[in-house]
Amino acid sequence: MDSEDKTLRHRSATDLRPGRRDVDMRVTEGSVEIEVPEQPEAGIGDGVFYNPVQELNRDLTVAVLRAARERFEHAETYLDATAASGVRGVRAAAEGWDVTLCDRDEDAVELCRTNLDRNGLAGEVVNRNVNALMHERRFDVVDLDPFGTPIPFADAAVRSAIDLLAVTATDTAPLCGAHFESGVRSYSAVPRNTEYHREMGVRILLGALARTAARYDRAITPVTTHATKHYVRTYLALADGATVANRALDELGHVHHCQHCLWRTHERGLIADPPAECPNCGEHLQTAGPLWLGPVHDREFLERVGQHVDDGMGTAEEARELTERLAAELATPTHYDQHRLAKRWGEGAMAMDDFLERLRNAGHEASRTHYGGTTFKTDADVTGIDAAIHTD
Ligand SMILES: C[S@@+](CC[C@H](N)C(=O)[O-])C[C@H]1O[C@@H](n2cnc3c(N)ncnc32)[C@H](O)[C@@H]1O
Ligand SMILES: [Zn+2]
Repeated sequence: MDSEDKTLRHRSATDLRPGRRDVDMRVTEGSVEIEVPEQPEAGIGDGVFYNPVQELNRDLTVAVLRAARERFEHAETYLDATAASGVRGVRAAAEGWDVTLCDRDEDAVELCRTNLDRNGLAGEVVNRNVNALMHERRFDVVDLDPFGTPIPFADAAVRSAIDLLAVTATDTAPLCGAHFESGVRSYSAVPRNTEYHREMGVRILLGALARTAARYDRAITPVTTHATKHYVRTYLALADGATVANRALDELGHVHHCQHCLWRTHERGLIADPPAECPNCGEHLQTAGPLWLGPVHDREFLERVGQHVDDGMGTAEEARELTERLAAELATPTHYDQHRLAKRWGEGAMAMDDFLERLRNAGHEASRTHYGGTTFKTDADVTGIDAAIHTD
């Protein structure tokens, strides 16, 4: 189902209070029914925000919370830090979590309370700046889902979350380098606009969160990460100690990229040492970083997440497909797009399965990625890919 269909499905829900300025409607997600104000066309405006397009994000959150119970020692308390309608917190409460829903907006917290009550669920509702709350109290799981960049919440969140921190970032243009200065300001890193822009966003975000956690002697391990539609979502296991924090920082480094021939390399370390020119074509290289070069998933955890997607979820099919695709992705830090390469070679694209088979037949590792239908990962560089595809 595409986003347009989904919007219509939600819009056809029952109107509740036609007398109000924002006409409310009921939305069913997973096992809960919540009340939300009808959203203006752009999704943002007067009234409490609810984004039907993020149902996949929320379905996966529920599956992650189920998997977290099996993995983490502490798995009881959940903070929906920027709750809006409270849909995430209400769904977590329905899963048996001891939930706290926080929003600084008075209408939002009123709606959070209504939505917990409507479902007969217990939970704490807090009307505060969540940064103050997170500085004072700790929760087993903290879920950050703000508008735009999560960075204004990052310091408090990495301290407040005991075992797991879930983060959404919707500022994809700054993250991927399309809005360069804004990306530099938010993430204290240099993002570059490449053909693997969504993965650039993922790795710039993770790099910034790893450095934030390290300031408090904490280490992040990304256990599930996806860049879907117009947001990045990541789940970070947290561990304490200077040694593990140092090890997490060892996963940071830089990517050096040639915009001309698409050759790229990466190196770990906080000091960038790029080659003087592209060894493949002699053009200037662009450097991005510091960014996260390590794995963005824990495969075993991800497989459990996939198993915890259930048929009662509105996006079950999409969520299962996504977790399978994520679990099969190679851990290399950048991906390629077959269409971009084919254009450079002056050829038409071929079926992805044939393309990947040629790479494997030439002795390379190769996988699809979730970043797009024609994207792939491999341990071959651009010349190796060229040689593997053009064998005759
Ligand atoms: C994108 S909406 C949350 C959507 C919701 N999590 C969902 O899944 O539908 C962001 C919410 O964060 C709230 N917010 C922004 N800054 C805040 C802060 N400093 N403290 C608490 N809430 C905040 C806004 O009022 C808004 O309701
Ligand atoms: Zn080059």
